[in-house]
Amino acid sequence: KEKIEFTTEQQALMRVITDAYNKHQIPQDVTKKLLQDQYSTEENFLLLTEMATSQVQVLVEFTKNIPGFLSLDREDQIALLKGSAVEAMFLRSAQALNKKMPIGHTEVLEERIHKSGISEEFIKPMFNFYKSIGELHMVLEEQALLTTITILTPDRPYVKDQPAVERLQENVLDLLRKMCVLHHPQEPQYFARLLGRLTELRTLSHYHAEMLASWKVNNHKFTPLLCEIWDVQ
Ligand SMILES: Cc1cc(Cl)ccc1OCc1nc2ccc(F)cc2n1[C@H](C(=O)NC1CCCCC1)C1CCCCC1
Repeated sequence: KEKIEFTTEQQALMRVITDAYNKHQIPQDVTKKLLQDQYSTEENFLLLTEMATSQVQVLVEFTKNIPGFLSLDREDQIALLKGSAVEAMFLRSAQALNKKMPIGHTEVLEERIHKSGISEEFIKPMFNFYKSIGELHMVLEEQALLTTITILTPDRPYVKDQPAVERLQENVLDLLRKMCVLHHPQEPQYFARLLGRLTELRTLSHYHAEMLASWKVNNHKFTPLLCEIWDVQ
């Protein structure tokens, strides 16, 4: 049984990222709201744009707490945020759906998402992703580190100093690898499976503009922040 040792730096990094992740949880009211009532496709689209807008603001606050992020070139910080915001949203959606809920709530939630106005062709890949995240039974620290690794992806468009981002990401990858051995000692491939989800996440996120454009509503209205992040309008 491999003895897992964390350096003092890694312990500090874990605490900072977990605290930031907890602090910047978007209010779980999206699940509560969806469970409360069945909405029209217009109301659902509005709910998505509201949730997504607040999620981007939360994401910006979260990244400020990633050690080293604010020392990156300013334009690279923007490029990393722009490049990861949609993936972070789907990751957050997956975590919201896979949260422990009273009996029958998850089924209602899934039903409401199926009927929300998202066009059928995207429902399957989206739920496949949510299921594949759910099967991992990630602990909170792993969720926080996975989100951080997604943000610190060096090969996003327009990133100039990729090595600087790589160095930050490597520290977080090292830490995640150890956390995976610690929390899933019986599954030596767990860390690799976790990183494999990032590939699925990137693929799903490629469709986000089409998913929005094909939402069954007459006019697709976005906030200025979402126009920036979502390549729409
Ligand atoms: C993230 C995303 C991007 C695109 Cl393009 C299309 C769709 C989408 O989310 C689908 C989606 N998967 C979900 C799983 C669980 C859940 F509770 C809500 C979920 N949502 C949407 C949502 O509110 N997501 C937000 C979650 C918090 C972080 C910001 C995003 C609701 C909007 C209301 C109509 C039912 C879907």
